[in-house]
Amino acid sequence: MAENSTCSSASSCSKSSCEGCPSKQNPQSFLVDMNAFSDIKHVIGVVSGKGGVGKSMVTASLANQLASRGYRVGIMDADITGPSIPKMYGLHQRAVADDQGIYPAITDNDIKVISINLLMPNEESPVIWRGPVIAGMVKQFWSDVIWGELDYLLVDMPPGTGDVPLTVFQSLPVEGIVIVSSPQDLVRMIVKKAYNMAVTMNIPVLGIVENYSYLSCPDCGKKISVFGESHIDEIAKELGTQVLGKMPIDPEFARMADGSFAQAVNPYIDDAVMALRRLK
Ligand SMILES: Nc1ncnc2c1ncn2[C@@H]1O[C@H](COP(=O)(O)OP(=O)(O)OP(=O)(O)O)[C@@H](O)[C@H]1O
Repeated sequence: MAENSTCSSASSCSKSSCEGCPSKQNPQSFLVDMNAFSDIKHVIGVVSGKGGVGKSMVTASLANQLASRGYRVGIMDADITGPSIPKMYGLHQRAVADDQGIYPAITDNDIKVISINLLMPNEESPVIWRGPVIAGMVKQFWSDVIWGELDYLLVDMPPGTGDVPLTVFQSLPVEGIVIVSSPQDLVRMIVKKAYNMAVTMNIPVLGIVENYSYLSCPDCGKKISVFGESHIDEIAKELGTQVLGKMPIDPEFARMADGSFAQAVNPYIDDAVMALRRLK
């Protein structure tokens, strides 16, 4: 086919004149091949606009609920500089590797886990790496880890909209994300940043889980809004997405997150679990 005559300069291009033009370039795919010994049905990202909102807590709670229903589940701890998943499950051993790849650790409730903490000689050593090296590590968690057959791989992202979320969204076939937030003033802007990043990268947003929504008074049961009134319902409505759970501050969660999280049952995220189970 002859080159489109209207394509002589960039300023003469339009959507219609570019259709069918041999010079038209399709968007480049940055997807990385998964390990030859992995077969994963659904990859789900758990993200937050800022740190400390309970992203790892939600990731591990979702994993537990899915595993207890018989699904095969893995957690990729993509929070390279602040990994917390192994500690939550009391995993302190080193991951084993051979010519075929790296084998994830397995929790007491049969969830496969990979994290930088399972690869470091000492889990207290800090990771002092620049962004591209960290991003490369996350890609290796996909290409080099032998996940085997999984129904769900949950990716616990670092907070914010930086290098790692960008790498995960570009390199892995992420089917959807769950946004975790807290009921604070800044939340509207922060949730929207996380939401808009996903939309920009064509990743569906499954919904929002609010953490630290309230504290139940141990004496009278009254709900105390420690971080102020929640606006998450109206924010979700504005964004055209749904609230998938409101988790209270629960000292029992905090205790179990110190090594025995395999036994934790989080009854506040059933809608999030349903949203994942509905994926085809
Ligand atoms: N609902 C809750 N009730 C009690 N403690 C909680 C709750 N949610 C989270 N925590 C505790 O708060 C701390 C921070 O939670 P978590 O590590 O899940 O946050 P994060 O968003 O993943 O943090 P980071 O920014 O480091 O990625 C942890 O010690 C966790 O056990």
